Amino acid sequence: MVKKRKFVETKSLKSPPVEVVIRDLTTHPLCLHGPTLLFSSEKGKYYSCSLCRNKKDCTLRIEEEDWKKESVKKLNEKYYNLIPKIDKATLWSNFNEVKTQHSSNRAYCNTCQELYILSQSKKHLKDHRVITPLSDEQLTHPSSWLPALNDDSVEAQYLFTKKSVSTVLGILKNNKIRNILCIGTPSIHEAAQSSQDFDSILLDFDKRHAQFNPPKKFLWYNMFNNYLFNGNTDENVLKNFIKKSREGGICVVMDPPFGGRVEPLVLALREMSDLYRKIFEKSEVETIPVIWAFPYFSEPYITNMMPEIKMHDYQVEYENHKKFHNKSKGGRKFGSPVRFFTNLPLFTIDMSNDKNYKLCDKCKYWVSVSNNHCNKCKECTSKNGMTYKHCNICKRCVKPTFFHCQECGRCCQQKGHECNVVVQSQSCYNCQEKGHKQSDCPQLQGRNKKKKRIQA
Ligand SMILES: C[S@@+](CC[C@H](N)C(=O)[O-])C[C@H]1O[C@@H](n2cnc3c(N)ncnc32)[C@H](O)[C@@H]1O
Ligand SMILES: [Zn+2]
Ligand SMILES: [Zn+2]
Ligand SMILES: [Zn+2]
Ligand SMILES: [Zn+2]
Ligand SMILES: [Zn+2]
Ligand SMILES: [Zn+2]
Repeated sequence: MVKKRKFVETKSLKSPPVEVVIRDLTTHPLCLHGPTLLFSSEKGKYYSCSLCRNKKDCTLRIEEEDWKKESVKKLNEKYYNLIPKIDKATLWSNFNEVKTQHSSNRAYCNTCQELYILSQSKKHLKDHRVITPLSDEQLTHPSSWLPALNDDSVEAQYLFTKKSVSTVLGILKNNKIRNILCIGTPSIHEAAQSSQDFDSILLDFDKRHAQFNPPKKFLWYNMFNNYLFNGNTDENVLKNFIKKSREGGICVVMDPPFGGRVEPLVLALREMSDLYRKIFEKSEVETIPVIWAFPYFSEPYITNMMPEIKMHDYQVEYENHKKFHNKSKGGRKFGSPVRFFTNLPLFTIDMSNDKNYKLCDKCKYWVSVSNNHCNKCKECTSKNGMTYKHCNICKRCVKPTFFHCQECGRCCQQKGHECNVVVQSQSCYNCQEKGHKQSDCPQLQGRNKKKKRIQA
């Protein structure tokens, strides 16, 4: 007799799954953050903000059916004029004026988000948070002292440690790449700008960077809809930067907010790749070189949509994220969950001077010392920093906290295991549906790579 499975509600599953429909966004309604995304839920399809994960921050929502109405389209046209732009030339000339001053006369008001000459402005009142003096080094490395915007539902700014920055630059050097398209990676941009070996351009939603960069070095950008706020002017800057990389190669280095959805990021990478191919007349299949920092548990989503991208075992460390520090510094027990996903050869991520890594002579790239090469799976199987063990019945490696349950006929999390209970939060990695795992996902049987569901 086949036993019926019970489903257990868990607190961690906040809302039913919502799917992002991946397609060209140019015909979509606009909000203040550029073109919206089309979401599909059990209740139907609707357009909503690409950027604000907390819908209170951007309330626009248009049902798919309503978008066919002329009156709704007309109403949405106002956004053409409402979407903000920045006057980068003025900001840059302000920067140069401030720079002529002695460091003690340079100031940044965090309340007004403004760089200014201390002796020339009275508008920054006592209760404003003013940062002064500002050294030359600080002017060229604003991300090291600008207060981080830690709103996890918008910017989610977490900075790489110096070691992570130098690991990225090392990978690029090993690949003989000199030009970096920094998407949401100001610390890589700043390191590249002060190095002889690299050139870079920063694409970020944090427009404070426009106050510290020449107009051609910072593009105000939303990576969730691949939208440049300053329009054609900045599109040309981007094209010219890519064109210039004919000599010295190019790589996207991107570090999106961790709660961000994979589908729109993949779409942005595909559109970037289209541009790259058009400029260099490359083959249809070629994806722009990329190093993408993202949590290891996103691996199934990323590699399903972009099989050319592989996850490396290096644990990316962050300065201001307690949990994402190295374990030796009292962070998360098994280190940072963030990894690099890349289409560059994995062996070019050289960890030879870090004792936390070893060279796997079978995989032929550096892996965490705690990762074991499984001769049955034919790979170093750990994803999360623990040493995985092979289950001969499931024919795969599993976390050490799993055991093979005869009753359930598969490996299950040991803690709190109840036979034949499928915990909702442990539902399929790919489609979030209850009752099956990713390996049995019906969506992946007939692999529709363009349209996927991911965690809500
Ligand atoms: C997790 S932090 C990465 C910072 C990086 N580790 C560094 O050290 O330079 C996320 C970055 O993406 C930017 N960001 C957040 N949402 C964005 C969006 N929708 N489009 C572009 N950039 C965004 C943030 O301002 C921030 O710089
Ligand atoms: Zn919006
Ligand atoms: Zn002020
Ligand atoms: Zn191996
Ligand atoms: Zn194995
Ligand atoms: Zn098993
Ligand atoms: Zn069981």
